[in-house]
Amino acid sequence: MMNRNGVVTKIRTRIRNDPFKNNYELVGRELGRGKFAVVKKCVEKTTGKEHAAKFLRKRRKGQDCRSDILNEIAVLESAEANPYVVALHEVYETTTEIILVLECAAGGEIFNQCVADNDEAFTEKDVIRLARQILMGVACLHQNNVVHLDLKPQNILLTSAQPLGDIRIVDFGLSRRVDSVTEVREILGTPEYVAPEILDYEPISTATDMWSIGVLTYVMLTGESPFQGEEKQETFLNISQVNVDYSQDVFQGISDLAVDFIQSLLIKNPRKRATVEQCLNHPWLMVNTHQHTVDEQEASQSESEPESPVPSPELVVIPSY
Ligand SMILES: Cc1cnc(Nc2ccc(CC#N)cc2)nc1Nc1cc(C2CC2)[nH]n1
Repeated sequence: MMNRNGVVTKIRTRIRNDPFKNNYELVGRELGRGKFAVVKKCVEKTTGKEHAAKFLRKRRKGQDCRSDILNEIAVLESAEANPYVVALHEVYETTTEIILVLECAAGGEIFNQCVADNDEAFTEKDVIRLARQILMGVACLHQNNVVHLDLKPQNILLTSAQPLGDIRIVDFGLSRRVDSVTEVREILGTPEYVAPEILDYEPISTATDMWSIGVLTYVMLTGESPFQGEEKQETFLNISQVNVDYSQDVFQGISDLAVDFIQSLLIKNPRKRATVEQCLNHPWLMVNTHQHTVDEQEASQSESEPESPVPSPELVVIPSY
């Protein structure tokens, strides 16, 4: 099966043709909605377990996009061992849709806490822990030669909001497999979070995700979106010129190490940007964010967090489609 990257997509997951509603009950409100997808909470009848059902339309603007959906499934499968990438449970297909039954992250989008007022907003210690988890999830993707290309607060979910739980990276609808052979030049992502190379129609690479992580970290720490302008064009100009406010007004009470971490990522030249591996070794993330004793910390880390991060591939570009 060839997808738009010209890459053969082989998936392991069985695609079921029996009716989704035989096995799941839809409950409550919609969780999310995109141009070609809607996400609803559902309960598995046999186990009573909550999941999130993502209904994806196979035909979009008159084109058959089934292979793009198989790409999303293949990317989820490639990261199934990583606790910080949302888990894929089952897949169903109807004549018009493919339904991904995914792990339910009950805490919702970190976006809500990013824009919350003081007492519900993240502390710097919260952000250090969440940033480390995001990086460990992205390290797994980059190690598997995958770039997400739409990392933003709306696509980072929490297992629990209060008390603050762990993150889950979601929505691989724009993700691509990387390839050192050819280049890709296409507009992707969400304006505030896209890297300069996308606006300048330059090759997209693993460094493109690292720019978005810099924007994400800025938003989690300050509640402000560094490049947002009144109009899309102003936002694009701010990105292209890397117009970022690192003043004390915005970063009051935030450590210099945090600013240094963000500045290592919001760099126009992708080759000069920190890799996921370098970020995981940045001194800002070396702070002890556990409330427990060191012993409990070591025990909890060996259980809940993956082995020390895998080296991410050097900067690679991804194929044209
Ligand atoms: C409580 C909740 C609240 N809000 C969202 N928003 C949301 C954000 C991005 C996307 C885009 C996607 N994909 C879909 C929904 N997801 C939630 N739980 C989910 C959602 C999911 C899986 C990812 C769908 N598991 N648990």
